[in-house]
Amino acid sequence: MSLEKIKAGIRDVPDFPHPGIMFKDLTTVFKNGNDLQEIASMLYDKYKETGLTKIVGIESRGFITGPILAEKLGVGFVPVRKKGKLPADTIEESYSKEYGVDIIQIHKDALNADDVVLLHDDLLATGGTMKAAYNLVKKFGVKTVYVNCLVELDFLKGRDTLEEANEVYSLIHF
Ligand SMILES: O=P(O)(O)OC[C@H]1O[C@H](OP(=O)(O)OP(=O)(O)O)[C@H](O)[C@@H]1O
Ligand SMILES: Nc1ncnc2[nH]cnc12
Repeated sequence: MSLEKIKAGIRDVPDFPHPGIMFKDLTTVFKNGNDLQEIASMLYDKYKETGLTKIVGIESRGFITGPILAEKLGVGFVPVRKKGKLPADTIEESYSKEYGVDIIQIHKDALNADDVVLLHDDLLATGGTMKAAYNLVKKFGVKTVYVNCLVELDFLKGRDTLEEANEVYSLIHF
């Protein structure tokens, strides 16, 4: 029920950042404390029994709810950042997304083979970003990778790129 309310609160911004893109703006949800608590609590219930050891959040919007959930679960938070932002040695992947191309990086010492990882972002569109992040995480030899987004744009079929993941779970679908 409250997920429907949260969904209704997401702002559509036409033609951002490029003509033809309907941007799903979650700042209208994040500014509401009750909505933020509701999201954190639903994700906590979903992942509390999975044995997660790390949440890997994707810059920049995965840095909003990722650390909130990490704190609630008592696990670590690892940033995946756009190229040139992380200070120590990194590995990287290039990718295409709904509105452009990019390169993401993760620190070489961020994870190890014993980690159980939740890859987290605000939104799954074509899946280009999440698949690139998945490829990075797999390079550490981790056995389990869960994928979570707050919002999934079903018509772009991003989850089809993530069939190898243990599970792809989104709270809200358009
Ligand atoms: O599924 P895809 O087609 O790859 O698109 C999804 C990605 O696009 C957005 O990030 P963006 O690159 O705009 O970066 P930002 O969060 O820093 O604004 C969004 O937060 C996802 O990370
Ligand atoms: N339509 C969209 N709205 C918000 N973020 C996005 N990232 C990729 N496509 C997006």
